[in-house]
Amino acid sequence: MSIDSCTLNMAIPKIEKQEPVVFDASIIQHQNNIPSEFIWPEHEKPCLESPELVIPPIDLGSFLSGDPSAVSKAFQLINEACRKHGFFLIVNHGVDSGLIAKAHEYMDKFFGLSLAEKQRAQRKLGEHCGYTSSFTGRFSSKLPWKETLSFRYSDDDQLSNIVQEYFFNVMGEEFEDFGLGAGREYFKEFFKGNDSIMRLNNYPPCQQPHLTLGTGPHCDPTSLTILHQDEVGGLQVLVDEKWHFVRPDSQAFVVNIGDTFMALSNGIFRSCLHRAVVNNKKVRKSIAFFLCPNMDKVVKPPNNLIDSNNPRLYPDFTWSELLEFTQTHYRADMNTLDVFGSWVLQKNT
Ligand SMILES: C=C1C[C@]23C[C@H]1CC[C@H]2[C@]1(C)CCC[C@@](C)(C(=O)O)[C@H]1[C@@H]3C(=O)O
Ligand SMILES: O=C(O)CCC(=O)C(=O)O
Ligand SMILES: [Fe+2]
Repeated sequence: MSIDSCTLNMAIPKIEKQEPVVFDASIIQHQNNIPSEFIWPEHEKPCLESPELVIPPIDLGSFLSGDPSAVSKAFQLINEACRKHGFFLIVNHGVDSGLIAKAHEYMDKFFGLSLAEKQRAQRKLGEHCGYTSSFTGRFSSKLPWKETLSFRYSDDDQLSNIVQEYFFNVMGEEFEDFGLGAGREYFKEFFKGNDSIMRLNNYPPCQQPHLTLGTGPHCDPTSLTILHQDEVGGLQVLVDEKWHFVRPDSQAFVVNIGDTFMALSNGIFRSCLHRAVVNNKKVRKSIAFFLCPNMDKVVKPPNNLIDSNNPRLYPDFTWSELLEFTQTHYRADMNTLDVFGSWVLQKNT
């Protein structure tokens, strides 16, 4: 008997439609017992005493200076990191610290609004942009202890005002200033006209931080993530099968490989497994830029990465298919790329 007919023949219990729990950061951060929807299963509960990962940051300044030995050192470190765990830190990146401080200031302004005000930018089900207070309504268990605001960013000339326009349209004139303005040929070409995502994460304090997670363990389905975390700390990466804190450094960006890049490199660069834990004292913020190709770009590795010893690991796909998969079929986690690969193959047969 197939699962469908079996399910159909069973007496279907009447399911009381439950109202989703409300995640109002200003209230829930003081609650002594957190709602069960936010409690993660035993094997996924965080370890808040994890060791710190000590890795040398890549100095982009000396890299850009063109000094051949600095350049080859940086290449070597990036290459090793991308093959081993898929993440590295960059310093002297040239992004003005005043601009980063301004971004954090705007985030405080937005997340400090009342829930009703923030919900003017409410993200709709199936869409990847907008405001979400946790994912109440989208998921019903293992809810993340965070609120997020995501919006599109593109380098397409025709979309140069996309961030300002978004804020003007959803939040009004007062928020127009919110936008921050601003391998080689194969990859340069690949990301031309990229349709990327900026995401602001706000993690309120939690009175039972050992029971929940700010962001569950996952690999970003996107290509490359550039993240700035504030001074509070909470980002953890899995290295050598152990969770390690990435110590916050306001001068540094954390860069990590995502699933799309892993597919693009035919598995040579590893998508980084990471998560974010919360604490009972301080609100924590992070700003993520998720580099994504143009929606219709076909994700396939360059020919020189494929031969009889290195066969294709993933089928061709477009970023729009993978994005849709994560928004309507599968909650992104550490297995997204493999599950998606099988799904694409099945869909195409
Ligand atoms: C395309 C995306 C989906 C998520 C936001 C961006 C890149 C990372 C994904 C995410 C953060 C991975 C963990 C689960 C998730 C649901 C989350 O906790 O936010 C993911 C995002 C999402 O689907 O909204
Ligand atoms: O907040 C963090 O440090 C990590 C957030 C994250 O992994 C994400 O938004 O994809
Ligand atoms: Fe992530």
